[in-house]
Order: sequence, then structure tokens, then C-alpha cells
Amino acid sequence: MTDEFTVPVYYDDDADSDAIAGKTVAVLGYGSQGHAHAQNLDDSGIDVIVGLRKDSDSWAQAENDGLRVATPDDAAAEADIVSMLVPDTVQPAVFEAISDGLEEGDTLQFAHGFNIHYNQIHPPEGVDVTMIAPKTPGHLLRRNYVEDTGTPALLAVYQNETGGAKAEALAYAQAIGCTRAGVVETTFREEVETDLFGEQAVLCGGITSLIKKGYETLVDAGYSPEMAYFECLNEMKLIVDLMYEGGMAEMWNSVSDTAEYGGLAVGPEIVGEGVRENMDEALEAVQNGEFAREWIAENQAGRPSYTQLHAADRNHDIEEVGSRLRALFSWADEEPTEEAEAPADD
Ligand SMILES: NC(=O)c1ccc[n+]([C@@H]2O[C@H](COP(=O)([O-])OP(=O)(O)OC[C@H]3O[C@@H](n4cnc5c(N)ncnc54)[C@H](O)[C@@H]3O)[C@@H](O)[C@H]2O)c1
Ligand SMILES: CC(C)(O)[C@@H](O)C(=O)O
Ligand SMILES: [Mg+2]
Ligand SMILES: [Mg+2]
Repeated sequence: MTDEFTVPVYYDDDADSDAIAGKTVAVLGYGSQGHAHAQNLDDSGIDVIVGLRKDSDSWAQAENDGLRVATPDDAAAEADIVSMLVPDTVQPAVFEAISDGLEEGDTLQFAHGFNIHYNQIHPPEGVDVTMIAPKTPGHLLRRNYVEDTGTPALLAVYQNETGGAKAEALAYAQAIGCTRAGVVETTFREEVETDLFGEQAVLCGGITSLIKKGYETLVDAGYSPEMAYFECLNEMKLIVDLMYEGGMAEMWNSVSDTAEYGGLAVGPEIVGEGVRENMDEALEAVQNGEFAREWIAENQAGRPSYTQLHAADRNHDIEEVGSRLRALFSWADEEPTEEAEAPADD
């Protein structure tokens, strides 16, 4: 840890692998985060057992990946640390099914604090409750680990009954590759509010809306969908890669001064104060629980809006033209990468 930041940020040297050595981790779920945590922990020498429903398509996949698999209740009963990596909306039911297997001194671990912060799960006394929330999609958590880079994460402790909750969480973060990049200490509340805001306003919702609006503007003006796809979606990755590597300055340095002047002068007119007001509103709905209540009710009703939004997004023209263009990339026939083969939700 260095004292140059406003909050504690932990690195490999701050973690003590003894805090997790000899323990068994039950990874419940083998989706985006689940497969990455399970495989990274396993590669780091931690005893892992994956918890899945008997009818899960992921069961065979996890076994093919060399992991032990059991039902969630059996896995939790055997484990010292139970990592809750099923979707947020099914976690309360899964928790009910496994809670008898949580013994005093065990740890219930999350990758996102939704169900603790919004009171959907009430952990028993005597159990540590921690969070390591990787700041990445799960498939890249695995890719970065394999490629010897790392992924930042947030660490929070909600219940520290043993006195060792934080040390164990840090050792877990190290084992999945996060202390290589930096682990920020926070609270469940702060993780939930920043994570939901970020994915809605910027990372997932904001960027896809921006891309689609740009694409639609060009196509409606008579330009080809292929050109609009390359301009507004494909190049986004290449531009963001530069920001990832060296901040916005590296991106501005690499683009032309025409792009830099146009971007700096016109960009704030496109994403202006109105957008900032919308962001404030989205943050408020996260902070006051309105978004959580909406999402919980949406699931109780069988996801009518989600189903509609999901279908409309997948059917957008940009997806169709993009899939045809990507299929003709010269490297498209290469062996699938590990994350392309990784399990999807089932
Ligand atoms: N997706 C991400 O990259 C990401 C990033 C950070 C944090 N998180 C958090 O990680 C957690 C897991 O999210 P995810 O996106 O990896 O989930 P996911 O949708 O990819 O997980 C699906 C897995 O859960 C299993 N599953 C579903 N219902 C189940 C049930 N009733 N019983 C047992 N298993 C069941 C499925 O079989 C599958 O293996 C969530 O708390 C999420 O907020 C996710
Ligand atoms: C990967 C994200 C968007 O950062 C995560 O928060 C999620 O919910 O999937
Ligand atoms: Mg996130
Ligand atoms: Mg999230």
C-alpha cells in the first residue's frame, strides 16, 4: 500500500496468501464471474468446488475445466468461503438454500453488494461477510489473469466476526489476480452505488446509447451502415484502448489535431449539461433505492420490460452489420479464445 492515494489501495505485497491457504472456496455459479474466479483460484492453488444446479449446462463445462462440482448446498457445506456468483436476482433464493451450510467462522463473499445493501439477504451471526468486486466483465478477469496482467477490484467488509475478514478477502483478491492491478478499500454501500451508476450511465448504458445514436445519425443521413459501424463502434475499442493505456492524453496525442480540436470543441455540446442532469437523476434513483425496487419488481413480474429491451437491442441494425463485418476479419477463423468458449448464463 502507498499513502499517495485518498483511499487505501492494496497491491500484491499487501496480501498474505496464508490467510486463504488450506481453505476451500465454493464458487456458486459458473457464469461470467463464476468461471473466472473458479479457474483463477484453482490456478493459484486454492481448493475450489463449483456449486451448480444439477440441470445446469455449466456442470459439464466446469468438470471439463478440471473443477469439482456439487450442488450449491453441498458445495457451501464443504467450503470455508462461499463466493456468491449467481445473478443478483437469484442470490436471495440461493442463499436460503445454502445458509444451513454456513458455519461459524465461514465467509460469505460477494462480487457485488446489491443484496446486502438493499436488504435482500440477511447473513447469520458468526459468519464473515466480505466483497471482492472486480471492476471488469468476468471473461476479462480470466483473460487478464492468464496473460499475467491484472484487474482492479473493490474490497469491502460487512461483517468481521473472526477478525480476519479483510486479510482473507485480500488474499482472495490476490488469488484471482486483482492485487496485481490495485484493490481499493470501500464499503458495500459505496460499491453498489458507484457500480450501478457506472454501468447505467457510462460503461454499458451510456456508451451503447452514444454509439447507437452516432450510427443512426450517419445511416439516416444516407451513409452506409458498414461505414457507420466502423466509425462509431469498431473504432471505439481502439480509441478506448489508448485511454486505458495512457489516459485521455495518450488518445489525444495519437489522433490528429483536427480530431482533438473538433472533439474538445464539439464533444461537450453533444454530451452536455442535459446529460449531466440525467446522470444526477440516475444516481439519485440508485441512492434512494428506486432502481433496486424497480429491478426486483421487474423480476417478480417475469421480466416483461427486460425481455422487450433485450430483444430490441439485439435486433438493432448495428448488430447485424457488425456480425457480418466481424466474420470477414482475416483473424476471424482463428481458434476460439478461452473467453469465447467460456460459459454463458444458463
Ligand atoms: N458479469 C460481470 O462481469 C460482473 C462483474 C462484477 C460483479 N458481478 C457480480 O457477480 C455476480 C454474478 O454475476 P454474473 O454476471 O457473473 O452472473 P451470470 O449471469 O453470468 O451467472 C450465471 C450463473 O449462475 C448460475 N445460476 C443461475 N441461477 C441459478 C440458481 N438458481 N441456482 C444456482 N445457480 C444458478 C448459472 O447456472 C450460471 O452458472 C453478481 O453479483 C454480479 O453483480 C458481475
Ligand atoms: C462488468 C460490470 C458492468 O462492471 C459489472 O458491474 C456488472 O454488473 O456486470
Ligand atoms: Mg461493475
Ligand atoms: Mg454491476
